[in-house]
Amino acid sequence: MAVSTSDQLPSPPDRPFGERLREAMDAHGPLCAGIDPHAALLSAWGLPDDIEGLDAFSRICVEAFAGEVACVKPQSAFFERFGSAGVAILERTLADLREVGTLTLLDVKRGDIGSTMGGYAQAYLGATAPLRADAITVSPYLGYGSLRPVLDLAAEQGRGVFVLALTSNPEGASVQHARLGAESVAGSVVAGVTADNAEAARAGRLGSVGMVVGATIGSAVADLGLDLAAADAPLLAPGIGAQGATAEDLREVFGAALGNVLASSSRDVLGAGPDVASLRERARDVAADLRTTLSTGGDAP
Ligand SMILES: O=C(O)c1cc(=O)[nH]c(=O)n1[C@@H]1O[C@H](COP(=O)(O)O)[C@@H](O)[C@H]1O
Repeated sequence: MAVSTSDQLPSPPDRPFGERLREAMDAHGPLCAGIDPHAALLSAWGLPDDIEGLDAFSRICVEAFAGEVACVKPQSAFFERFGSAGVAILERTLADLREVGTLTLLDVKRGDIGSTMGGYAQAYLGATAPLRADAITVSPYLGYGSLRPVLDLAAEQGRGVFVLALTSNPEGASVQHARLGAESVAGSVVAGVTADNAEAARAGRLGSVGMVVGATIGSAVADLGLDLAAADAPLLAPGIGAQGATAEDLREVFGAALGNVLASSSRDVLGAGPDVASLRERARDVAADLRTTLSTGGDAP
């Protein structure tokens, strides 16, 4: 595990998250491999549903994914269910991936009043935060502006933020498609992200403020009249595999923004474990399939 002391401060990433993510997607394909230690998966891997099982599961995932995929997304919930011992394993998992230079996206979906968001920013994006990741997921339903402390610290630290826009679950539409006058709730998120990425866009770079747009949402982007490509944002697309979407579905969902998609898959890839080689092979195959589908399916902005 990486050790940090006050006279040996870890240096922040040397380049913005969007730039580092683009490079990683070019090198490994547009897959974000999820680490979601569900009780059912631990059981399928022949592991106990306890802290030892969680420890073994996480080590296998790190061994299989490190240096192989563009990004790894640990789902905090499945670590938190074991209390502080589970969080310690999450901390070590993030450190192990950081050490080999594989990008981490910590899925915590935080959303609170601005002053509290400052606390979450320090918890996950601060230079010396034990749980620091290259990026985190956040929820904008206390208002996009409440995310400002997280957006500011991420920018300062060369880290990224993925804001929920159109989630993969069927219940999401009842909130996200709702209109505030002419604009949909999702549209207001797209507008906020577009503004926050404007400087990167002017420099011809992928921005560091991303959005979460599910692979399962069909024609919603078009129906709501959203221009995702203009946001120059990394677009995290969960829903491939266990939730029923396929790489092909990404074409309809993303259209001209396909070049900025980072598709995420957890259970579908993890089902290939616990053998490290099989798990690695499955991640490579899914990434290769995604690369082919995404590079032929639309016009990268
Ligand atoms: O932010 C996310 O990653 C996310 C957003 C969303 O809209 N839908 C969604 O499924 N997710 C997460 O993506 C993962 C999906 O897991 P699988 O369905 O097993 O691939 C879980 O960790 C979810 O919490």
